[in-house]
Amino acid sequence: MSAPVSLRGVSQAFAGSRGGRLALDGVDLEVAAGEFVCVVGPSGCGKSTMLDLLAGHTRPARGDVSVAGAGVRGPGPDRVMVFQEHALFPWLSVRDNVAFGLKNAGVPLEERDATVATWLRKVGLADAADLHPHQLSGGMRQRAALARAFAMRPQVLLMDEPFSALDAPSRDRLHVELQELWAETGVTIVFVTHNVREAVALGDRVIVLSSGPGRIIGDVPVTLHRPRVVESERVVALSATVRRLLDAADQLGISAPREGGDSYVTI
Ligand SMILES: Nc1ncnc2c1ncn2[C@@H]1O[C@H](COP(=O)(O)OP(=O)(O)OP(=O)(O)O)[C@@H](O)[C@H]1O
Repeated sequence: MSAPVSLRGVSQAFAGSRGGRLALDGVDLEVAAGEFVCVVGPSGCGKSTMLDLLAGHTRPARGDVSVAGAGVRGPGPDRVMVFQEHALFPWLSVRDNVAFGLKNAGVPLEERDATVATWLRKVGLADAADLHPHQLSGGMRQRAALARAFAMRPQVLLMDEPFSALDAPSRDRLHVELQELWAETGVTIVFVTHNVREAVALGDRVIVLSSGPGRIIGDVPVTLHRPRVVESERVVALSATVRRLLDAADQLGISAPREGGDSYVTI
């Protein structure tokens, strides 16, 4: 139910007004099967670009992207993306939203219904199955998006700031619930956020990217007991360390660190 993820020497460029513009430069990242890795970095540093590459929505300009040892050539059911918003189809009920991917994958009706019911129960939406997205709170919408993602039994879950539009209490609850679902399923998670505390609260490791073009400037293991919450003293303390890495990179104008060089930090 989980797969390792690897980016080796990955660079990505987009056409700009004055020729090609690098969004990611020489990114090397290994994520073990079942690991929960968070990626932080300033706006525009290439976090979503990295997820798009893993999802197979785009191909790298240079380097290799692989999942479970096989090169990523396009989207696949082994990798599911969860976005900040606009994730649900407004014209479908919660139940049908969660069933959507399963139906497309040809899962028979009976099995589909059972899977949908299971995941709606796990995310606390059993009573909201017949509602439509506009009838849900932001937190409920993201719960439905999580149910839809987990119901597909992906090997890798790619999460792009999924909780950043939520109020703090909803976000805090979802942090705990996501950690529980992750522990239960063993799925590999790559979670992108610009919120350092969120990254430390959720991740086994926090990967720190420099401002664009994104390069890895830090790889911070988090060994604190789970489930963690953003307000915990230890999360706050470790977040300050990650914050300092980001600030130092900013002040030094770091844009070209290399592993082993002065600007690459492993804690
Ligand atoms: N399809 C595209 N075409 C052209 N430029 C792009 C495209 N996608 C991303 N970029 C550029 O690549 C850089 C990285 O963008 P990306 O969205 O990956 O950053 P990010 O770290 O996710 O930012 P944010 O935190 O603001 O969401 C930016 O300069 C962005 O403008």
